Amino acid sequence: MLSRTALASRQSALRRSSLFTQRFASTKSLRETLQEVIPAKQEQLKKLKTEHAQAVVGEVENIIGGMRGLKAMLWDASVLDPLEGIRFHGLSIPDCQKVLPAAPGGKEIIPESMLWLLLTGQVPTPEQTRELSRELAEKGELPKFIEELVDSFPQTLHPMTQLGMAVAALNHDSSFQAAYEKGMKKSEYWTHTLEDCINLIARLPALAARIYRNVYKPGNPLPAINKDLDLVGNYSNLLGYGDNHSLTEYLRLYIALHGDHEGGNASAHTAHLVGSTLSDPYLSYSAALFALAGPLHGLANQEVLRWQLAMQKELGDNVTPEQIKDYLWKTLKSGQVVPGYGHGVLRNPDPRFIALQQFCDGKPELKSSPIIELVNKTFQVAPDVLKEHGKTKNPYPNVDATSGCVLYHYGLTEFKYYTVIFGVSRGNVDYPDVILSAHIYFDCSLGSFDPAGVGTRYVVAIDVFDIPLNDVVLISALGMPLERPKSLSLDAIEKLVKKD
Ligand SMILES: CC(=O)SCCNC(=O)CCNC(=O)[C@H](O)C(C)(C)COP(=O)(O)OP(=O)(O)OC[C@H]1O[C@@H](n2cnc3c(N)ncnc32)[C@H](O)[C@@H]1OP(=O)(O)O
Ligand SMILES: O=C([O-])CC(=O)C(=O)O
Repeated sequence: MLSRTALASRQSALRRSSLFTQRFASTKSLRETLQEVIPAKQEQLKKLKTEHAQAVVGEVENIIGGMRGLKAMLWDASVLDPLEGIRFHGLSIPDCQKVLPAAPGGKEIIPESMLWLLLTGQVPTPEQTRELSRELAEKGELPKFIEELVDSFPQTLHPMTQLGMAVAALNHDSSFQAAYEKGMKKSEYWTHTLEDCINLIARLPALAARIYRNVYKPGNPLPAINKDLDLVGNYSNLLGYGDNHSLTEYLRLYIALHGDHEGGNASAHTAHLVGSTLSDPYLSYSAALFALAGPLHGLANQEVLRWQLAMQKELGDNVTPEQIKDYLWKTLKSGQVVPGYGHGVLRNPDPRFIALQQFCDGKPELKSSPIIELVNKTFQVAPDVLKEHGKTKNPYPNVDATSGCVLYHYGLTEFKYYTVIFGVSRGNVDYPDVILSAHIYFDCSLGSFDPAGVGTRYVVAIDVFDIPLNDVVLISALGMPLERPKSLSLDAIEKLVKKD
């Protein structure tokens, strides 16, 4: 007889396998698929609001702790479990690796298939993925004024600053903004948003590669976009690594996996907030890129490499676990964080880190690479040191602990560029979803003070909308309110706490 746990796990596997088959979409295009999916989502939302508008979904125990654990956003595409990691519409990373189409001749997930899954909740067929790749390639050229803008930046300007500025300027051609000026109806928001997102994603390889060329390889020619290649195939080609199949495959996996990490991470949340003001997708994504550019968030991948290389320089080859331990303590005692370790939500090694490590395990050249070896050795030692240090709630590696080191091994050694690749990823899969969600859904916001609570506890209810419910449904079949939570001064918090 099966134990309860084994039974539950078998049932869940069965459910998932039937989900896979149900989720394989038809021959429809992305737009046609969304035309079907969105009304069902609207209906689901409407029902939720009608039947459960007063439901309490959580409490806030303190508001000076970075809002950890506060359930305050709707985000449909992915959910992050502290122990298990991310699931995209219910699919774990290994699930996605099994079912999401790869590029012709490749094995790794491509961002186009992840984008399709995140937007529609369905697994695309290889043909649907190819069709999307082709559309992106056809729209991939940069407008002349953007090329001139990027070429005018000083080489010393950080690549992330360049990317954010150029993405913002792309809103010159925003379909959403133009339609808004003409008085578009709320029910039309999502179609213009989708057009902007597709155009933006399509242009990211040429934009990000131009920044790379200008900063690191000035004078090198940039090849034309190949209409038969997938998005990352073109990106790799434009960066000058198109002949390196392993690096191109790694970039496909990297960019597919980095796209979405539920809604509360700093970059996604920024896009969500900015998008809620009906700023167009270019501006929302540009804002998000500047959140990603911080060292506690996306810039950590650059910092990891800097840190690991400094360790390598100081300790030389054949380092022992003892030496790494001492180096970790030196970092911690100097008051710095260990980059690539810890997480705001995760309490286990990040499954994205594991997936990238597995990629390395499958490549003999990576297995024996000194920098990857150092990452592995650090992983053996760091969790115990961080546990002993006793501060971080999560002593395990996050995705940034390894992502840049593989790029470094393959010769893409300019580590100030690494967060741009992360940024391209967030654009590929996250922001379209953010913006679409923003226009499809509603938000939860801080509700009334719970007098029975302890300290600065707040009841989070889903009845606090800026606009009356019926109005939301009527005037914005696809709308959500401007995001605007309440803030409190220190004095006000003290007053609340002391009242208890
Ligand atoms: C894609 C991504 O964004 S993944 C994250 C990438 N960032 C990094 O790798 C940078 C290193 N890590 C960190 O700084 C943190 O772990 C964060 C920012 C990711 C999460 O921060 P938090 O949720 O506040 O972590 P946590 O609650 O565990 O922090 C508690 C204490 O441990 C410290 N701590 C957390 N992680 C680390 C670390 N890797 N090294 C040293 N100290 C750490 C915090 O600075 C904090 O110290 P304080 O009490 O003196 O302020
Ligand atoms: O979830 C987070 O807070 C940070 C993170 O790993 C990501 O955004 O990919």
